[in-house]
Amino acid sequence: MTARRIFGVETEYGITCAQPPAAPGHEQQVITADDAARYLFRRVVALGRSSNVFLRNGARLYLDVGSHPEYASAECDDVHQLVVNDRAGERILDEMTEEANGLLAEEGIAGTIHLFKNNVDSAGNSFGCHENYLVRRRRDFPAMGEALVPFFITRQILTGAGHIRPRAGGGASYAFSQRADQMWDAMSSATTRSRPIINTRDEPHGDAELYRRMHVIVGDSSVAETTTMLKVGMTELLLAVLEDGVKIRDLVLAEPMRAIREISHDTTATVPVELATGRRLSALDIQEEFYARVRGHLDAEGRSAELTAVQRKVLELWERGLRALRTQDHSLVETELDWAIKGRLLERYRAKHTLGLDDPRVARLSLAYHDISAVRGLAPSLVARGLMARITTDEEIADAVTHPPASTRAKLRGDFVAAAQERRRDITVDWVHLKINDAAQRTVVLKDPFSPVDERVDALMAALQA
Ligand SMILES: Nc1ncnc2c1ncn2[C@@H]1O[C@H](COP(=O)(O)OP(=O)(O)OP(=O)(O)O)[C@@H](O)[C@H]1O
Ligand SMILES: [Mg+2]
Repeated sequence: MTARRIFGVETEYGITCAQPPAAPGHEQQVITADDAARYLFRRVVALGRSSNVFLRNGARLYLDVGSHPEYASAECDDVHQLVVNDRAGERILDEMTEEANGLLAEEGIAGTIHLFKNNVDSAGNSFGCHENYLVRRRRDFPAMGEALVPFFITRQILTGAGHIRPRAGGGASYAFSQRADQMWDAMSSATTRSRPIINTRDEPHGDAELYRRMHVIVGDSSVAETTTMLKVGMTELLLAVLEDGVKIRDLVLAEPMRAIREISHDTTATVPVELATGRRLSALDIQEEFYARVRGHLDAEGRSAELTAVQRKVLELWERGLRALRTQDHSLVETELDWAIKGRLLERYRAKHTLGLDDPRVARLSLAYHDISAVRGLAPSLVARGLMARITTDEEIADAVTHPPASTRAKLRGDFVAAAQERRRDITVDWVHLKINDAAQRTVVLKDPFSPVDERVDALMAALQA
């Protein structure tokens, strides 16, 4: 075990409505992405008058005006639990999509709404998958940033979702990450260039004297459970090592924002980038360093034997992913890492039909990889054919759709929301507050994200059920 840590993942989904061409002489109602999102949230809004709600599983579901549906998982304290909760979010949104498609059909509108767990739409707009990690305030966070920025910039060679990138002069090439190019755009105008990759939010959603919430916006959304597991798990282990006081300062990049793009575009992962020290190392070299230092510290402290099963899986996949790149034998991770799973799928399809990477049919297949639909998406059939690994069960996911993680503050919130729904009581909830909207306006502030029990909440629940 490493020190307990809270984490949660926010996923923004891409949304579109595919419509057949209108029959000659017939008008057809066009469903824009905004319209589709409104159909998606119609029942949520009808139930709670708002498109920003907390669910009985502790998560937050919301839609900002004219933007992407977002699901923010409840607070988790274990990587396996987080993967389950992230998948539960997909199921919830998939059910909402099916319902919205039913509404379209009822209204006689031809079209099918699709939700994509990816990071860029057909118009080139980018949307995110943000990771949140609780960090202890007493640690020197800026110093940790010296390790974290190069870590996040190079992590994409393992956890990138794979991206078909149009080339300027025509054609296309495969890149590790969908998000890397967008980060450049988002950041080239910012003054502190590395800041937007990770930041500590003003709202730690907890006791501000003890904790910070590290907000990471640089990652790709992950489809394969094993990729989500690695993305969050390797970060958790690095944070544990840094919080132990280990300093990693010699891997600072000379130009992080340039490196993030170059690394994404170099699928050999071996082209060097420049470090602040003047040394030149590849993304693969840098990740091997991070792996060796994390592993080395845990071994030296005698802690490796105490790691949880999922933490051991994370270390094993981290090492194997690096070996796959070093040996250029992608078969080592071809069922576990998104860029490899998707890359292989696209290669097979192209070979069979003799298509270029820039062919629209290849783009459609690539998009279908991210479609969260249980019927239209590719993931279920890839799993069934042994081409995509899983670490969760359908039962675990079904349970997490309606039940909060039992070991964190999410338990208090989820149970409170469930009780209010059953009693039809009006409440207001956010990450730290639980409030009954009646004359007494009773409110409880939950500053400890680790605690699943609280006597004040017991009293509040009693008041709710009275
Ligand atoms: N103390 C905490 N430390 C780390 N993560 C937390 C903590 N409390 C909550 N979280 C996680 O942080 C995420 C917050 O999601 P939310 O979308 O509300 O984020 P935000 O960044 O505050 O808001 P917005 O997306 O509106 O900018 C959730 O996934 C939640 O589980
Ligand atoms: Mg958010």
